[in-house]
Amino acid sequence: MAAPAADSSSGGPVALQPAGDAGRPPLHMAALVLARGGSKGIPLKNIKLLAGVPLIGWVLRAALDSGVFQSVWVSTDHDEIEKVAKQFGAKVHRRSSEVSKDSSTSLDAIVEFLQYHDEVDVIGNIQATSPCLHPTDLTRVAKMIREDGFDSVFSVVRRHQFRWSEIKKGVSEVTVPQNLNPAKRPRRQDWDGELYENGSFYFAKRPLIEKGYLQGGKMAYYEMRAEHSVDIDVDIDWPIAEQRVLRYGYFGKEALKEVKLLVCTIDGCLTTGHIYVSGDEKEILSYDVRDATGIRLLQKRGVEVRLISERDCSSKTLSAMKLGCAAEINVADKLLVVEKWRKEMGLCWKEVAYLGNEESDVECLKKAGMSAVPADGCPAAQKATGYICKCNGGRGAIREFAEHIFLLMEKVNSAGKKLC
Ligand SMILES: CC(=O)N[C@H]1[C@H]([C@H](O)[C@H](O)CO)O[C@](OP(=O)(O)OC[C@H]2O[C@@H](n3ccc(N)nc3=O)[C@H](O)[C@@H]2O)(C(=O)O)C[C@@H]1O
Repeated sequence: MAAPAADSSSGGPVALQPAGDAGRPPLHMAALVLARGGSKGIPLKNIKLLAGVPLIGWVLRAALDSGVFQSVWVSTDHDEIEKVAKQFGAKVHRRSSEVSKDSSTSLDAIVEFLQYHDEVDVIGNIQATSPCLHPTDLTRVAKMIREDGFDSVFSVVRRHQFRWSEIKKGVSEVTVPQNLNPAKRPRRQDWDGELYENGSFYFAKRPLIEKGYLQGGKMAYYEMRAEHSVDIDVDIDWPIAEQRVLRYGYFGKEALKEVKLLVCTIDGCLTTGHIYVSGDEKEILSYDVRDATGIRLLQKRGVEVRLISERDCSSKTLSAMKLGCAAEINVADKLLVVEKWRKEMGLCWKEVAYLGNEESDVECLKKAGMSAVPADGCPAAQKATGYICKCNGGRGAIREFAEHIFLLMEKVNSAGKKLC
């Protein structure tokens, strides 16, 4: 995967001492995700949900699970970002406004971080704008720094793109090819392509950074797989990144299992939570046909769907919905009921998916192999889940979660994973 580039002593900007004498304590390698509150395009981009996960969450998960960092940090100037960073298990450096401006560079923010953290020898600056990062990428780069003695390593991707010079009025009126011979245009398979910095990460040792460089000394690149190389630069990159991350992103240490049971809370998930009450005390609930379709699709693929509610809910009303789902109502402890169902069906928790929106759903959301909360679910529920829907409860959240489950199940199947 990784291939070393030329040593910069033959033309690079900085030459450093060789690293790592035996007997020296191991280098303290800190992951540092820069996440300022302001952003040029998308507001609060760094914590905007990408496929149900705050943007910084994707890379923090990979950094923490890689196990190669002595510490994992988010440098931010914003309270909300601080909260999200801590939820994911990162430490937070509250940075000054000086390095949080539109004009501030990453290097400015990294240098400031180092001024407050004497213990850190190596910075792995991981950019949240490349959310398809995997722990294995970080493990390999850490080895290049610790064992192979590189002072800096950054990520690149291979592209097969023909470059042409720019036409500038009064300077150059015609274009000329930059990396091809038009008389002999190579086919993709006959050309190795070129390496482009893709912005996923920049690892560098402290002395180099203190000299004002993120790249230098004994330098190498790390070539990322093209499908993992995603860079959210402008707004239109967002939906593409979302599709990419769903297919190729890192979803955590736990291996996914095929889902066999989806449990869905009735009020606020299947329904909007609004109840119309008539003078004769009859209740009218409404649900979305998109959600009924989602349930039918799940059932077709062999996923049993069951409904659960803390409240009383007429069995006649439920059967009138014609969803073909067993339901349990007046439930004081949802976890107990789902445990009972799970055991009856001989399933492990990883084979259970759960859609809930309330405090009473939190335990089940945490235990389920896949979980989701509608966009209008309560904050405690949102904190406990791996996927926050774009749709509200009773307005397509089940259909959306069903699609998410199908996508992840494709991943399970293509990885050839066995059931428990
Ligand atoms: C290491 C580095 O030089 N990173 C720069 C990268 C890099 O050159 C490209 O990704 C390469 O493809 O480009 C920029 O990238 P961008 O502005 O998207 O920033 C990448 C991530 O870093 C956060 N950031 C950046 C600078 C700063 N002072 N504080 C920050 O918190 C952003 O919020 C975002 O999450 C650019 O496009 O202008 C600016 C970045 O500073």
